[in-house]
Amino acid sequence: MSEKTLNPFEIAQQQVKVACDKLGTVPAVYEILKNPLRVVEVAIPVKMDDGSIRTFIGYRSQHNDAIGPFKGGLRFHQDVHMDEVKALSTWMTFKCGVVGIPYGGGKGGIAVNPKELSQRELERLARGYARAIAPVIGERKDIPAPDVNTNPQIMAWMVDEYEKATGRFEPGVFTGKPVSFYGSLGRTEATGYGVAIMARDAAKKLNIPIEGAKVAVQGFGNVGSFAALYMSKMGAKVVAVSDSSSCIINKSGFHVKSLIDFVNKTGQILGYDGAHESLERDAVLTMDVDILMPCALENQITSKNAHNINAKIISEGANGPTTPEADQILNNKGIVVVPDILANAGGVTVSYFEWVQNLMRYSWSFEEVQEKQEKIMVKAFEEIWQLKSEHGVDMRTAAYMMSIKRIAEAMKLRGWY
Ligand SMILES: NC(=O)C1=CN([C@@H]2O[C@H](COP(=O)(O)OP(=O)(O)OC[C@H]3O[C@@H](n4cnc5c(N)ncnc54)[C@H](OP(=O)(O)O)[C@@H]3O)[C@@H](O)[C@H]2O)C=CC1
Ligand SMILES: O=C(O)CCC(=O)C(=O)O
Repeated sequence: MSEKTLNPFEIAQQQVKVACDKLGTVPAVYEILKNPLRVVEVAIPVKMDDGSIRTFIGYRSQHNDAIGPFKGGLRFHQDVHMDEVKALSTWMTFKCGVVGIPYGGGKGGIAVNPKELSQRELERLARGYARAIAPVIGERKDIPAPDVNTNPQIMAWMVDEYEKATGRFEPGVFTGKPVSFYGSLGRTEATGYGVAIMARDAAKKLNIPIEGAKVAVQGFGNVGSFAALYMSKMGAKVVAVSDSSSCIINKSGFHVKSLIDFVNKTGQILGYDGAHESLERDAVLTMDVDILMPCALENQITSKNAHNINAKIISEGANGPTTPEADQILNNKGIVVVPDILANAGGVTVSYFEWVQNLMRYSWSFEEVQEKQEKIMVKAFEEIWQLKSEHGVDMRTAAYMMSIKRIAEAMKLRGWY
């Protein structure tokens, strides 16, 4: 595959193939894992505020359910396409396998720029999508959650619509819901918290003190903002952050909480008065820092810019931010990459806790949730670090190897090969 295409699904297939070959699995394992088991495309006609009708295209990809129900987020973005959703669902299968939670992988999305919709149009679109996919999802079948440009309110609308469509009370059919509506404490923070814990543990391995470590964060949405917040709580200095329009710098370290408050009010980082300088958006990737956290979209670190990356550690908050060609360059430079399927697994881990609480009609404290999340992620990190050393591979390949082994065993026991 040429890097020119940067097709995320081809990249996901390549990552799985490399790890299957390294493990020496029988050909049937890759043969099953190379494609999602089911991909659904839906057309969603929405009545716009001016009375016109616009039809949006949505997808749900269900990659593998050998270990448990399909699980994974929903993305609302103008660039969503079928291969992107297929890639994201593939990564979900291996992410759940890495942290050992009882799910397979799924992912969905709608090709829409939600910034162009009113709140009422957004609600009608979300409800239309939930109705359209209601036949293929369910608390024990496929459980969606938030991803780019979706949030707890959207999950609540979707639960409501799904329950109307099916006539069943089933709050566990979506996770990432508002805390006051069957959500879990700690879910909003979970992905960014995990990205920070993984950066901390990688820094420990490399003897880099976290106190005073310089950090750059690409993307300042749910994942990026909490990753930055927890890094600063650990004593690191967040010196650069970006969003879809710019990159801002503070060489002595941002006051992250006040930056988050500013973004919540204005919707962007530009204009924040605690910044010393603003640069073009992608400058964030090549800053002179100890830790880089790509927390935006796929294909951000490629063969074009990997040579210029100066960080010692990359903790991937986004899914698929690094291409295989870039991975090789980073490895040759000695940069430790904590791969997406481990670094950002905190979100789905706490979604699992939310689902368990929903099924049991129970609610855990914030501290209990974070403690359980940290325990699971630290254990997975240590296992992968050990595998990496034993097999002389990078962390990404080690993570896939660990996960594929678990999924292959479940598929074997089910008699799929
Ligand atoms: N939410 C979750 O729990 C999980 C999310 N992820 C992954 O993390 C990533 C971010 O998701 P999430 O934080 O939820 O999404 P959000 O929608 O909350 O935030 C996305 C952020 O990325 C910014 N952004 C978009 N394009 C670019 C770009 N080209 N360069 C720099 N910044 C950009 C957005 O800027 P702007 O506001 O200007 O549009 C925004 O700050 C995605 O890859 C997602 O799949 C992974 C695991 C779980
Ligand atoms: O919380 C979840 O179920 C999934 C989150 C997600 O979409 C992801 O990890 O990429």
